[in-house]
Amino acid sequence: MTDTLVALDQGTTSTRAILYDANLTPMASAQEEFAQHYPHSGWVEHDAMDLWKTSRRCLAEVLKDARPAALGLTNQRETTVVWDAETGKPLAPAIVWQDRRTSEVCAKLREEGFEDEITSRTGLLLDPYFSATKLAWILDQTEGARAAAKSGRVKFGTVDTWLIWNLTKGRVHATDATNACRTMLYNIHEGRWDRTICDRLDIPMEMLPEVRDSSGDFGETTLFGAPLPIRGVAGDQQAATVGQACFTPGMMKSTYGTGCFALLNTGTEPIASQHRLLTTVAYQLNGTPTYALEGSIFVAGAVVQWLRDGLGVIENAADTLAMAQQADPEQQLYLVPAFTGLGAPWWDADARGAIYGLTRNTGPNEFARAALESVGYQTRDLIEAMHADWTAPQDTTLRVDGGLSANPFAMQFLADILGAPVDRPANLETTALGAAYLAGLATGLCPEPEAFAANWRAEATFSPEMDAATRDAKYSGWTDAIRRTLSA
Ligand SMILES: Nc1ncnc2c1ncn2[C@@H]1O[C@H](COP(=O)(O)OP(=O)(O)O)[C@@H](O)[C@H]1O
Ligand SMILES: O=P(O)(O)OC[C@H](O)CO
Repeated sequence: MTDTLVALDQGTTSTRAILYDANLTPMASAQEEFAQHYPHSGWVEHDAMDLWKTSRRCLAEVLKDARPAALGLTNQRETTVVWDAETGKPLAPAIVWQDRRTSEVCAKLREEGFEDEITSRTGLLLDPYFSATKLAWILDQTEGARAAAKSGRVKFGTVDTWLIWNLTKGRVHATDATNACRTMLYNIHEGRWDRTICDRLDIPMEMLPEVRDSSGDFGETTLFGAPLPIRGVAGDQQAATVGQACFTPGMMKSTYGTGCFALLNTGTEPIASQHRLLTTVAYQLNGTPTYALEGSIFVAGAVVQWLRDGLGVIENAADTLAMAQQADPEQQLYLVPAFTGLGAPWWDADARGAIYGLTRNTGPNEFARAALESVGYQTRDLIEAMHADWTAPQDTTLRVDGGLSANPFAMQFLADILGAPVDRPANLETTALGAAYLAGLATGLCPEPEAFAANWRAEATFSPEMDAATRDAKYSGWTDAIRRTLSA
């Protein structure tokens, strides 16, 4: 059957492959978790071979009896891999997006006044989150790496590039614009690698991959029998934006997994944020980038994991629903989950988590409710910043996905605190869906974006029920909690 598509979603904690029919209905899937390595405080590493081996095994599993028309690839973003093109071996462990080891390098560059230069060229903030300083760190640690990179022997890639290299047995060294724009080395206005930044960080441009459209030709793999063309590539949050059919300026999606990433489509002109959001490429089709404003929150579903693994007050994430519903309405507890600092729009790496409003009656139910509410409050912070940066041509409803969006209490509170409706599709795996669609678009199996968007359906809509005075009072309490939590 060649009217099927396969998506590979290489995420932070697991790798998934999903087979779709021509209508993009999932038919089969495989998933594998892999080890997280924390060698020092603030460091997070993956074995790049684990990323490749789990990808290969998951694909092999779903491709046992299928011969899809194309493969779409999506991936955890910013995570940095450097490898020897002759041996195929990584030079060092992959440095994961969450890794903070280069915060001093970033602080030094900021003192030297380089941040404005970075932001105006890349749309990003100067932060260890992005690939550039991670790549410089690996080059600094490995003797001879810079010379080998100049000669073309040593290559750099985000996870997509590393997987494409392996899938094509070293024939293709490429990425797409949505992944390139997260490296802090890519000029989003010119659509190419930025020489000024590469020179400043002493990164040989010879080691950087070719940047292509998100839907197009990335070679083919012959590792699973008949040749399988790779025709779609996008970073996972951008793929979810595509999977949620946010193709019109003003449309927005928010994905609630471990963290939360909200992307607002702003059209074909990049909008420079005045409120510490990121300007990012949402997708690039036929050589034209469409941009988004992005807000990244590091702790969303992870606060629920903390209730389970840190506090031990729940057994399963879903337990939070009944507990939050039973929480004492008289108590107003605020939980600011700054476990690893605060992301957008605060970008405070030194802030740490805090709880406000404890009384003698506070128990696990109130903690569960505060944890779910923290996700809504943080989303409102992002959306306030987005509205302050840019006026959308029309109002659209926020589309949500990701594991935590399954929780109706959290989604109702989100609608209440935003004072705006929230739409949730039936298929919460929008990331893989977006990757499959990009591949299907390139092969002609899937319709153009307008027709794909017309087929998008909400399975549930959450409408605001909270009165304005309560909403304002609650949000003002949160704003106060944030003010008291910020480190400076
Ligand atoms: N019913 C639920 N209620 C609250 N949180 C949930 C629920 N189901 C899953 N989660 C949270 O969602 C996260 C998993 O979502 P997922 O999209 O699989 O994340 P990731 O791709 O980042 O691993 C976990 O942090 C988990 O705690
Ligand atoms: O792998 P996820 O779903 O946690 O997403 C990670 C993001 O791409 C990081 O920017």
